[in-house]
Amino acid sequence: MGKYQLIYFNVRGRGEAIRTLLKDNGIDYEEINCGNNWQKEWKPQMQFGQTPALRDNDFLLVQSNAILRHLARKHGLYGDTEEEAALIDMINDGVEDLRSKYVNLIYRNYENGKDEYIADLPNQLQPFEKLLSSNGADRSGCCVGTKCSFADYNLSDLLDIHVVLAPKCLEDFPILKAYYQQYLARPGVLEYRETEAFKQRPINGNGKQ
Ligand SMILES: N[C@@H](CCC(=O)N[C@@H](CSC(=S)NCCc1ccccc1)C(=O)NCC(=O)O)C(=O)O
Repeated sequence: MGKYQLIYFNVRGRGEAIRTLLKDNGIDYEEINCGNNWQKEWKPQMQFGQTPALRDNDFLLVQSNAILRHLARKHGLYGDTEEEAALIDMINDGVEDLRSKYVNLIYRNYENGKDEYIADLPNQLQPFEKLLSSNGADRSGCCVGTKCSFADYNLSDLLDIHVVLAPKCLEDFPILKAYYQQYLARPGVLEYRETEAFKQRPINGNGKQ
């Protein structure tokens, strides 16, 4: 099998959970920055005219959550039972809901919407605090069961970008805070976050965070 290729812009955005999953699990991949010739060379190749995309040999997959699920199925990151897989899907869909709100704030309403978004953030984080409190995620670092899943990389990246936007946003959520610290302490995550590639990469494409 050839190496995976991750085709995305040089931003964290919808690619960072994928990158961190690959790095933390020792899965080799090639990073392709499509920003240089996006409109003419890359956009036409993409099924929805968007990126990120994962090339798996001759297989080209777009949609960030489909990419996460594809890698999870191939690399044992989708729980141990059907129920666990369903809960992982549920949490990942909840992550997508909040990520979509965040993307809208960053790209369409930052100046006028930031204060209101941050004021409402506790309401958005509370469901995750409650979900993770039921299975010891603060100690295991896993949102479902006892093995990390693709949803952990997506949820942890979501928490990461919100801690940048609102540094105190986890102060009233001890489970989420401990879970996030567990993620940051994972050897593979720690090593990746110390690389220049990670440190120099902007969170979003418009310089807002
Ligand atoms: N549902 C998709 C969404 C993918 C997506 O929005 N990709 C953006 C980049 S990722 C992202 S979060 N972009 C932020 C919003 C944005 C959209 C379009 C241009 C610039 C910024 C993109 O390809 N933009 C270029 C284009 O559409 O021509 C997914 O989850 O992968």
